[in-house]
Amino acid sequence: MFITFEGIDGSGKSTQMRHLATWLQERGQAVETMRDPGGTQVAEQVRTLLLDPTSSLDNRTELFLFAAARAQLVAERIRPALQAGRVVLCDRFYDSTTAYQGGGRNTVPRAWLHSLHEQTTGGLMPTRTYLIDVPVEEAARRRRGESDDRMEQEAWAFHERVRTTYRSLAEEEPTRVCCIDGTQSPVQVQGAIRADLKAIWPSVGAGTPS
Ligand SMILES: Nc1ncnc2c1ncn2[C@@H]1O[C@H](COP(=O)(O)OP(=O)(O)O)[C@@H](O)[C@H]1O
Ligand SMILES: Cc1cn([C@H]2C[C@H](O)[C@@H](COP(=O)(O)OP(=O)(O)O)O2)c(=O)[nH]c1=O
Repeated sequence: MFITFEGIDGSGKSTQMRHLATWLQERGQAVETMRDPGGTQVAEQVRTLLLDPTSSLDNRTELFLFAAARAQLVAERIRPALQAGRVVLCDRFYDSTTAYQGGGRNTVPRAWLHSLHEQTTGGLMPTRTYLIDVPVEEAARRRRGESDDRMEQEAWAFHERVRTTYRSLAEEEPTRVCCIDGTQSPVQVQGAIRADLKAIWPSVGAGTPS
């Protein structure tokens, strides 16, 4: 089972991935957690380059670096873990490219992104994606107490486009993308995720905590 967590920066993805990993491990599941970009030595080096504020990357350079990091993560970690029967939880995946490089930057058409994903990962997609949806201002507050007047107007509009793109993904792919109201408390978000997972994977819900 391949499960991903998506949402704008500061929406609560990492928090929920950690909680779900613990919940699954308590029920006897072998779980591997990872993040995109990152998760392997090479992919983490690419991540450092991507997230370095002094890297003045062209939009296409950025896109190809995200795709390269993901290709390595899929080949080196995700596919082997899935073939070994482990549950893979990943903090972000291809949907982030659609939302950020597609909707946010509007660099290239969606079909082009999809083709790049096919070429670099064989088109691997998660079984289930949890989209933790929060308003931009709420995510900004959570990130580091940034209030809305500190975020540049341009960054604000960018994150609004990212959020809108994520929400349209949930509408286009309701059997894969589960949109969860991230403005609830962490415990309530956790409960919504567990309820959804039990519905699509009844045996995991039946497992008793060890
Ligand atoms: N449901 C929530 N309500 C309020 N704060 C939250 C919630 N979920 C996470 N947070 C807090 O918001 C911040 C960002 O959470 P994090 O999980 O790192 O988000 P992301 O991985 O999406 O950037 C952290 O300080 C975290 O404790
Ligand atoms: C995976 C991925 C991430 N990103 C962006 C989203 C984030 O701003 C950044 C990844 O950093 P991350 O640590 O995921 O940010 P946060 O924890 O705040 O959500 O890279 C893309 O633009 N495209 C992608 O394909």
